[in-house]
Amino acid sequence: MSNRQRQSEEKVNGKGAGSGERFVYQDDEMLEKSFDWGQFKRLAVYMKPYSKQIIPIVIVMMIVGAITKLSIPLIISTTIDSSLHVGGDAKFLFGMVALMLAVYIIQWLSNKYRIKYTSVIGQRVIYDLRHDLFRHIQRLSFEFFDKRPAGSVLVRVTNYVNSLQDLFTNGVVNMMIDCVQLVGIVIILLTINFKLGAAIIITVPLMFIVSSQLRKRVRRSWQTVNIKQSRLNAHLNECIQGIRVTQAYTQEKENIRFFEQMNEDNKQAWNRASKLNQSFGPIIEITGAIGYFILFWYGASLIQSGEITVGLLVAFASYIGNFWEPINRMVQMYSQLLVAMASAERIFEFMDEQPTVGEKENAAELPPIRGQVSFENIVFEYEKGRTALNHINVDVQPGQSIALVGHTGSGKSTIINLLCRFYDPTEGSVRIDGKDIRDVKLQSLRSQIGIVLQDTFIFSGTIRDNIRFGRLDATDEEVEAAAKAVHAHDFIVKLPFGYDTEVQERGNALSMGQRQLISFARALLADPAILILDEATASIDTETELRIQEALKTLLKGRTSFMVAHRLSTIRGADKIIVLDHGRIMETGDHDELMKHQGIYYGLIQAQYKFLQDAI
Ligand SMILES: Nc1ncnc2c1ncn2[C@@H]1O[C@H](COP(=O)(O)OP(=O)(O)OP(=O)(O)O)[C@@H](O)[C@H]1O
Repeated sequence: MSNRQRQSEEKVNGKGAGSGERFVYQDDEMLEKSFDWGQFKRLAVYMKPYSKQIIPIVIVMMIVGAITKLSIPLIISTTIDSSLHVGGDAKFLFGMVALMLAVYIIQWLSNKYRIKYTSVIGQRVIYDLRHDLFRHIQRLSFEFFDKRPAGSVLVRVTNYVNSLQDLFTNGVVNMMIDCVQLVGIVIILLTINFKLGAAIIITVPLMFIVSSQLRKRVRRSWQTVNIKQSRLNAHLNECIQGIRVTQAYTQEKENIRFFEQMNEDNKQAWNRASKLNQSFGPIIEITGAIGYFILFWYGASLIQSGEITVGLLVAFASYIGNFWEPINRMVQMYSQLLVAMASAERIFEFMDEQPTVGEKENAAELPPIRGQVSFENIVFEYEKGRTALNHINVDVQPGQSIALVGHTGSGKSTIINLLCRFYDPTEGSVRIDGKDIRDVKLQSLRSQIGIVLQDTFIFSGTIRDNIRFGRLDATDEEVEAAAKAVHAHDFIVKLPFGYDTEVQERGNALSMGQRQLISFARALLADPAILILDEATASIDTETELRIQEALKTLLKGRTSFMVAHRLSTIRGADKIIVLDHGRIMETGDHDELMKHQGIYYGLIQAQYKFLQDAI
């Protein structure tokens, strides 16, 4: 983990620190907020595409479901009062039973279709949200990723989006149903008998007062669960990525210990939250019991005085049963809703991030590059106050090959980063064929630059797919021709399925050198006007490198190229060698000139020569 990452993360209150200092992702703070309508409105925008077709169906189904549910106690009450006594009307009784059956069928159908359509909406909304988030993240600049561990980006696309899934598939609709049901019950209770209704409803505020404190604690505890889970995932991601280093340093036990601690923390947080959540049950049950007590005590006296019938008392009892159920659900949903809003806030926080390397509105297409490149008075800081490049002036003619040399951390890769516009200079400008690269479309710039890095990225897929990544419309013949030109063909055909051999993510089954040959082929296929080789031959053996040098001559022909190399033998033939030190250009010239000058370059060559001699 880099220092930069460490700076953005804090140690977790000594927890898990133990003997080996460990860091956990801390960027997700507890959000102490009440319900945030702003986030809700932004989320609601995702439902808009369905507002004309599916949502009206859901609303109709919801209303039908609520009406049918609410009508059943009334039917029962009417049946009791009119037919369930000596000499009762059998025909009427039969009619009421048939009606009840019909109502149940309608209720079942409306619920069935409501659930079906809400889950359709839920899935689509989550799909759209995840799609937008991923698209957005793809566009963000290097600076964004510098500040965040990959794991924490990952959990936003997975965990946080998932935590909204429930909200969209059931949550919102269920809450609306509960609201409709509650309002309906209140109206019916007050209409049937105002005094008895009011006496029962009076217990609701009592319950809210008692549970409001608990509600806050429940909310906080679910947030904690969310945060712990995200950290666990972020940590897991890093552990898997770094498994080789872990095993090489035999740190498995320590890793397991640390993971278990996080896992245990997570479990405890979940237990706490779930226990608190469960304590809502008794509160509601007690309030429910008070309601029933009032009903039977006060209701009985109303029956005795002839104000209500037995049927109505039964209806009341049934409504009270239906009354606490939605309240119970809503209280629980509310805390989940708050957690979902917190997730939404974090998702939108990413969505609101703008690429620091943006495209101007009137950005023009960069015409086919001739290859003239100039760095004009470049000053660059990754972080304020730490200068990585200082007053860099370089002028490169089309077709020239430029080598960047210097000690580690001297700024070589930073020059490349600015040329590809992964970052914008703090001062000065980079021009290609006289055009400031900030004024052109990013796609038109980067598509004309080929880059081969030391840490080549191989995607999961076949070898052929990986080479074709350079130019998606290349034919199989072109892919193979590119592989042949960089001497990759020989090893590829020896693989079990040749070009169709599947390689896993990062090309784990390939050697570093083989991965690099693939990325050479990828770059050649892309046929870029400017080619960048950043430590590209570092992992290739000397024999292959000699062959690659030959291939490179073809590869570099007619292109402006930039090479970063610690192995100085590879850059001997460069047209211009730029020697950097602490972000400044110290020397410029070709190999012979710089050797004559006997400065830093000469010193580096001498040191490498001595190293090789000592090795022999
Ligand atoms: N993403 C980053 N955020 C902050 N500082 C950075 C970042 N990348 C590089 N630096 C700093 O900028 C300076 C120049 O780094 P750069 O990677 O250009 O060096 P380099 O010459 O390519 O080194 P090497 O030969 O080791 O690859 C270093 O001090 C480095 O710590």
